[in-house]
Amino acid sequence: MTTTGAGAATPVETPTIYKGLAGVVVDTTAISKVVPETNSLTYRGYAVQDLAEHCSFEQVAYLLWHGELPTDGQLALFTQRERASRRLDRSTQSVLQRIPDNCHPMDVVRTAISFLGTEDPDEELSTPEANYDKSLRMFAVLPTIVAADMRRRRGQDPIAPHHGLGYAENFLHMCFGEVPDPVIVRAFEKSMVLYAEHSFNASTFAARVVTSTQSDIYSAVTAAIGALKGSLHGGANEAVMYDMIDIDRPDRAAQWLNARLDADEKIMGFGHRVYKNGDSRVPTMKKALLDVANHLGETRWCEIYTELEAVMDARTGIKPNLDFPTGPAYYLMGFDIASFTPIFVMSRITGWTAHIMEQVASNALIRPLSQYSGQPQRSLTSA
Ligand SMILES: CC(=O)SCCNC(=O)CCNC(=O)[C@H](O)C(C)(C)COP(=O)(O)OP(=O)(O)OC[C@H]1O[C@@H](n2cnc3c(N)ncnc32)[C@H](O)[C@@H]1OP(=O)(O)O
Ligand SMILES: O=C([O-])CC(=O)C(=O)O
Repeated sequence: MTTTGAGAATPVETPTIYKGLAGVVVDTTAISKVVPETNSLTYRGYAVQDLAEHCSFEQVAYLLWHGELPTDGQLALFTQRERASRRLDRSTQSVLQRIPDNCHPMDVVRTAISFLGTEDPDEELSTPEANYDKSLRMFAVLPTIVAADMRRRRGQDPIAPHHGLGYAENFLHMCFGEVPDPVIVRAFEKSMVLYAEHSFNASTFAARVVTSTQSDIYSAVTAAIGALKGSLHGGANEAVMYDMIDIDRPDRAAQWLNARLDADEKIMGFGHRVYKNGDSRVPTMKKALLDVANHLGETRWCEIYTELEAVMDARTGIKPNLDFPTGPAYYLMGFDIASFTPIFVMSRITGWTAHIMEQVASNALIRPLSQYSGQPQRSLTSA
């Protein structure tokens, strides 16, 4: 479009502005594909629903990083390395113990990753091998950090990683001192698979922006954690549960929701930048939530879920996103609400680092343009 600015001698191009980069395709990726029209999400070509049903989280992490599912031998080697890297060293432990426990647990996770970077003598090294090693280390140690922080806030001592347990069982054991029923373990593991990767979402894009300047992987992950913390992104899984607790009873849900919509408030856990007709991951996670609720005989949150979903759909047509079923599922599993988004980090570290490695392999500095909307140029002497 061409306009003539006031007083301008020549025509000025007015660029189209894509606020929030909505609808803008900024690069290619071979890691995952989101097709909102068909409600489909694939990781490296595999449907996420199939991966959640049939694969362990370790297999999915391997797939995201390597592009292929592991053979039995590759998986054995991979899990061996993961299990050997779970422990937190003393210096990281002592840094984390000094963080005030009234801060948000996402601040702890962000600080921990940043500190891991300071301890890595090869922090700046970004060869594929070095970045893979660092990714695997962050993947392995994050559950230890999240579980220890949750227990510290409860006044409990940390529980050391159990090398005989798989990823999901080990995390639950470090949180609660026991491995829960397989129904809970599988539901938790499915949430890990579903949260792992989602193309150019805000936190992944933040990681890619940092990587594009040739900064290090810890800096990129630290930025991604900061982006995920916000309630329009990963922070929504916590907000959903605080809202459900506020609602308290299914018969209060409709009135609660209508009052929020009348006040023009956003309802957490609903809506999505890409999916406009429902999030591809929700049916799988909703089923996992129902499995947990039925197993525990506690259906109140599912009833509130159903009410909110129906009233929201009738009034706005806006559907739940993945954070909506995951919030109550994590609550029923026994996690503290403030740890829900750090648990999301434990999963998304796989997607973030896959994208960081992809960005390194085919880098271009990410630097969009803006249209200036401030004061016209003026002279200091006339002020
Ligand atoms: C894993 C994840 O990160 S999933 C996302 C988690 N985030 C949330 O659940 C937070 C709540 N949801 C939202 O705020 C939004 O749906 C977002 C940020 C996720 C996506 O939003 P965008 O693509 O930018 O759409 P936008 O916010 O412009 O919404 C479009 C319209 O739908 C409305 N809308 C979208 N989501 C919601 C919602 N959750 N509650 C109420 N209205 C909503 C907006 O008010 C807007 O209406 P308008 O056109 O009349 O102004
Ligand atoms: O894709 C997005 O914008 C947000 C999301 O669902 C995710 O990161 O999983």
